Amino acid sequence: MTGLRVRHRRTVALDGVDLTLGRGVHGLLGPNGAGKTSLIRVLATVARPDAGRVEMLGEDVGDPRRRGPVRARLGYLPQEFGHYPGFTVREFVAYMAWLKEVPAADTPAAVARAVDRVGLTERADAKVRTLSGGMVRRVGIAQAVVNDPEILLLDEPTAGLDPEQRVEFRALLRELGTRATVVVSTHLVEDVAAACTEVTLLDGGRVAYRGTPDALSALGEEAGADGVGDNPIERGYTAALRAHRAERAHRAGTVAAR
Ligand SMILES: Nc1ncnc2c1ncn2[C@@H]1O[C@H](COP(=O)(O)OP(=O)(O)OP(=O)(O)O)[C@@H](O)[C@H]1O
Repeated sequence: MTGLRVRHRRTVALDGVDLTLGRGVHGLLGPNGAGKTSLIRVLATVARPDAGRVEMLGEDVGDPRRRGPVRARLGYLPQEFGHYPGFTVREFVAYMAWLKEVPAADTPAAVARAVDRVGLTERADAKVRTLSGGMVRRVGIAQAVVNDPEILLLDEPTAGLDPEQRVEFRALLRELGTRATVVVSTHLVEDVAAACTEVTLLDGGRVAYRGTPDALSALGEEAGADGVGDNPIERGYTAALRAHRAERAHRAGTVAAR
């Protein structure tokens, strides 16, 4: 994507973002309001940018005719995910498979596999309304992966998952990232350290940092005891944010002084 700009009324949510995302697991980090959800919604083709160009799977998704074919090859877990509480887990995931144009003959196996991947096989015939919040989140992950997407977009997938599920989910992410482009927004820096091949840190609608989790940890090591955070990657996160903010303030100062 190049020059991506998204506004919500007077708020600029994304301010000229250029990013190229290849195969692997991309962690999207950033403080509240940084623009993570706005970015994921554009990639999911549910929101349109005010400016910029987004190309996915070789298609320009600014062209409405090209969006349909791309959508069938996407998986998306929104932050607020609307499900159908009267459906069973299996019915709901099958319905999403149908929306994604998974061939009818393949659907039962695809649904069983997706439900198994999130550890819900035993609850497959339970109504979604009877599940706990964390289990509903897992149903959301199952529907996102049911079509074996080439691009998988997950907005805070680990929110509400218990520690055991989080560990399993990270393993699933690593596996999916070997074949697909996976974008995961999270507030849990440890998710990034454990599952991501690359980190993109957003701040104020701009890319503040890009690199590997190891490079971000190294930045935290450099910050040493002065850094804020309980481990190197958390210290790297705060160091990268501070450096980005200092640079922006410096630029603003330079412009003001002219
Ligand atoms: N529907 C909306 N109407 C007005 N402003 C909005 C709307 N959605 C987002 N914003 C604003 O756009 C900016 C970016 O929001 P966004 O939800 O993309 O951030 P985020 O990084 O996902 O935040 P969080 O970590 O809190 O989920 C924020 O300033 C937010 O207040």
